[in-house]
Amino acid sequence: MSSPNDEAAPVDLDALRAEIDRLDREMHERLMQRSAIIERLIAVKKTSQSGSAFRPGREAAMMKALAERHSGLLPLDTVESIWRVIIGTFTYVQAPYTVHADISAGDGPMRDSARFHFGFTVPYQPHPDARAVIAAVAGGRGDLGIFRLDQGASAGDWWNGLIGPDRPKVIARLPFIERDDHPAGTPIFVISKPLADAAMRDVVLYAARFERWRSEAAGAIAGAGGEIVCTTGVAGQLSMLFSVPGDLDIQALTDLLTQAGAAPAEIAEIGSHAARYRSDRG
Ligand SMILES: C=C(O[C@@H]1C=C(C(=O)O)C=C[C@H]1O)C(=O)O
Repeated sequence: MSSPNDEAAPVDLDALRAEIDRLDREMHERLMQRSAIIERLIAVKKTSQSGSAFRPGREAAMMKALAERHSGLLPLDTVESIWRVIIGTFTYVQAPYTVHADISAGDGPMRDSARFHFGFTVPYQPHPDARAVIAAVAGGRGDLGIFRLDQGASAGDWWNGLIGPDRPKVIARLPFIERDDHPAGTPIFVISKPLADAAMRDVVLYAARFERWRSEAAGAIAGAGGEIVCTTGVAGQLSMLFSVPGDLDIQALTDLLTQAGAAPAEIAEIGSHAARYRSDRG
């Protein structure tokens, strides 16, 4: 239907709107076709045994491909959020899950991140601190937990709850497409129960304690391509969460730190994720 303002070119406008209606029907049809594949995916991935359908490496690769092929007027923010909702929701349809969020540094950014990356169909459950989130994920079947990386020393060494073979582990770092001015750009870690064969190991995360720290050790981590994520003092020791590339094994890492004058008193892997990806095309 035409409105009074449209009268300059009614025929063209009707034709354009007909084209938009056709594209909308087609997009909806394609989404329904996409959902029809889910039952076969559940069977192939044996999702009902593991209780979890997440394939974080596949998701990272899909989001990178999306950013690389995107062009035109539609903002990357918009396509990224649409695909995050599609992927998060399709994963939910394969095996329902809740996103548990640590809101100790505020609910707003966590809720924005959860909604941007997982959509509104997936339930969002706020918790007062990291310990409660880790307990909820450990006690659930295929649930996820989210924490912000920039928590500051006052949050304590919350990552200790991830140490141990059966404890939840970091499976992703979000956003997958990093850029300045990202609309939900708070850097977050996603945890789940260990994903036996589905974990991505481009970047591996370690929790370590040091009786003595040296700036040379920070240089050694950076020199190896790693990153110190959070540090806090605990009982006279320095407790640290840091990442290094996955091809550096724990022995080589320990040797590297020891040579730099900071032999770890304890060191344990607490998860891993896909290589970070930055796009400046936002
Ligand atoms: C569909 C899959 O499962 C999940 C959902 C995806 C999607 O909807 O595209 C992608 C990765 C998985 O986290 C899959 O494994 O391919």
